[in-house]
Amino acid sequence: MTGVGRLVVIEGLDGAGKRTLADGLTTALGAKGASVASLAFPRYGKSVHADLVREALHRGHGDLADSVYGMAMLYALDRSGAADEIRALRSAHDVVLLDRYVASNAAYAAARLRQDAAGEVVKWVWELEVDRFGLPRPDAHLLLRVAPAVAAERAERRAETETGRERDAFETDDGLQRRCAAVYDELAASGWLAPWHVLDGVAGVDLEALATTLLGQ
Ligand SMILES: Nc1ncnc2c1ncn2[C@@H]1O[C@H](COP(=O)(O)OP(=O)(O)O)[C@@H](O)[C@H]1O
Ligand SMILES: Cc1cn([C@H]2C[C@H](O)[C@@H](COP(=O)(O)OP(=O)(O)O)O2)c(=O)[nH]c1=O
Repeated sequence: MTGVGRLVVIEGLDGAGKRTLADGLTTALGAKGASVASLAFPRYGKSVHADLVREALHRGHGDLADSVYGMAMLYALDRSGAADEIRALRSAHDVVLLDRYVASNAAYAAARLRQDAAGEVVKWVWELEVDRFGLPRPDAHLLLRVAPAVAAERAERRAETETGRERDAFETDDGLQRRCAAVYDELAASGWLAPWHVLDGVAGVDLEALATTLLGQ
């Protein structure tokens, strides 16, 4: 198989199981003869903007972490620096899996603002990242849906067992995670930026069937 170059984005709450799904899907797609590349955002350790995000989430940096538009800009700049890499991966692989992408910015920024300001920031994220930064539009989103309490429990367990995975200011904000889950549902229902497949992250995902769907799409 060559030249398909599907851009498939995995979205969901912190601790939903996105990285685990990316690993499983890589194996399932590989078993079907597809070559798969993956990239996770923020690109901690690989981009100055991502490292500034991590520092802000863990250490504050004055009021930077409180600035919804400021933080969204840093995430967007991190992705903008990866645009060429995404295009190169796409031309060399059948599927490029992205663990978080533009929709993460829309979901988290909207969840952090009052409801009457949420629509505006979602629109701004699209205009900034797609129209101005020229980031490629994905072919599909996979929304890994789990109840916020389940995601929090998984993130907590992961933080206890893995070094360097301490929970950050967003992850430990239960209200934010609940609002974020609601925004994700709205983005999926409206087909924001690309079609969305909603997956039940508790019942478990049929990886073989999902791989077939993604390659056939
Ligand atoms: N389907 C699942 N059932 C139970 N635990 C899971 C499942 N998927 C992932 N986990 C566990 O939950 C934690 C968070 O998963 P991870 O893939 O790192 O989430 P994310 O990338 O969405 O933050 C990890 O410890 C992982 O082993
Ligand atoms: C990629 C991205 C993440 N985020 C948020 C979601 C998470 O709460 C936080 C960190 O991302 P996360 O995926 O949790 O990184 P890691 O699991 O490696 O710590 O940033 C945005 O608000 N906008 C974005 O564009």
